[in-house]
Amino acid sequence: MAHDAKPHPATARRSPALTGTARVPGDKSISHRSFMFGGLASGETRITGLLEGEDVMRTGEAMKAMGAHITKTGDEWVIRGTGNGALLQPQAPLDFGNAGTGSRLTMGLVGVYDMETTFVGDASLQSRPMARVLDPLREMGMQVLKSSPGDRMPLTLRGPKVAAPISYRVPMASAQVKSAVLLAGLNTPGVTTVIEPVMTRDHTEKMLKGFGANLEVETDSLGVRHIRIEGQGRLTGQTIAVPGDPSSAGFPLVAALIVPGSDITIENVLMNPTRTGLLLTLQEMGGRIEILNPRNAGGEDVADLRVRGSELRGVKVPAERAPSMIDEYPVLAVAAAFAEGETLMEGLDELRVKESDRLSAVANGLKANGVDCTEGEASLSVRGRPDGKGLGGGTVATHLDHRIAMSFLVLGLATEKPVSIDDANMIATSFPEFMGLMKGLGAAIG
Ligand SMILES: O=C(O)C1=C[C@@H](OP(=O)(O)O)[C@@H](O)[C@H](O)C1
Ligand SMILES: C=C(OP(=O)(O)O)C(=O)O
Repeated sequence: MAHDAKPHPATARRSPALTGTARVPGDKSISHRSFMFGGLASGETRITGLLEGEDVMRTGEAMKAMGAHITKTGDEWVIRGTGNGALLQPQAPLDFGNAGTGSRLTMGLVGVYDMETTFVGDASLQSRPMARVLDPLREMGMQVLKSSPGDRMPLTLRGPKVAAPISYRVPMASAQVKSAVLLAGLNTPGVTTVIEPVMTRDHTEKMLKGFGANLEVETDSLGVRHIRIEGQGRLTGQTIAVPGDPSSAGFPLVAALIVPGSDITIENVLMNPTRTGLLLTLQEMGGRIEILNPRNAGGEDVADLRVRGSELRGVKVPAERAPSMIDEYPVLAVAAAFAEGETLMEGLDELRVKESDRLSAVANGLKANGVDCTEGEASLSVRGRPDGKGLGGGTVATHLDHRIAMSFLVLGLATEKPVSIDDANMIATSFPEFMGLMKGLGAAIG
């Protein structure tokens, strides 16, 4: 388990042009949901392309602990679900490791079952706010029997005999909160409504519909989404091909943009419009990214991305774009370190409650490597140095955060001096193949 392992430092050095073709692992959001919905549904769910990162594997373990059967044959994961409303009380605490998505969505899923469930995680997960999902679940009748101060993990939930449907307006842009309430709605008689003023990734809505849930989405004249789910319907097992994770693709993508002369192709990347903010921003910065062979696969848009070394220029990234690239700001900040002029990113409040306080982790990592930047309350501005001269030479504190670790290894591929990180272990939570994939493209990381 990464969070129990000894720290494993790593270093990246200025690299020759990156070349070749690669496939990043399956999308993390879709992978978590495939295990959860498959574990809940009647019949069999077959999954290919699943992300076998630690976060997702823990969701699989949790579903097994509540009665799902999960096996792997060749490249295919096969789940025999518990059937609707038939989750069992787990005999031991569910350990979600580093995973916000796995833990928060599972709280929604089981919080309204008439049983007790205990959630534990690593030091990063224990520091993250859980009130955002516990509050609406309390309104539905759930009790929090035990928690650490401020509604933090470890915590024990107890569901009601019969849950009450609610109408809930999500107060922050969070797909995890939206999803937790919708999943609680699955085991609640009547119609549960989630009102989403700012659209976030829509995998829960799309996939629940695909599994046969009675769910409808209406967007009103102000652009506010009203998502209604009827409880206690039937979910039926599905066949799912998980597309490549655009958040993981961001690392080789930015690496190829900043290493002069690079020319790489990343195949089969999810292009769901709720996830493409980084691509758009990098294109606005002058990044040479071609979207090749756009197609639809299993209800999702996917494409291959050809990326070439580029002369980037700073841009202003509007706050409204944040939900479509929320996990990509650390690596965008790395691209900005090599752009001509200033890149200003706004609307970053949610970055403070990820695996680490990403806003300060990024600013501190950039400063430790000579990059000129300013951290605001909810903004970051970076003034780049296109030739990378004078940059690098620092060691970055990753704070148990996989995206901080990968982003700063990418930084070191184009800085004059090497960049080190204090611990590469957490990379395994979302992108176990990262080191091998980057080295295969020619990156000097070790
Ligand atoms: O629903 C999901 O799969 C996710 C939602 C986002 O979190 P928030 O809902 O906290 O923004 C994102 O950061 C996370 O990596 C995955
Ligand atoms: C925020 C992330 O994940 P989670 O919230 O699932 O821990 C992430 O992967 O960047």
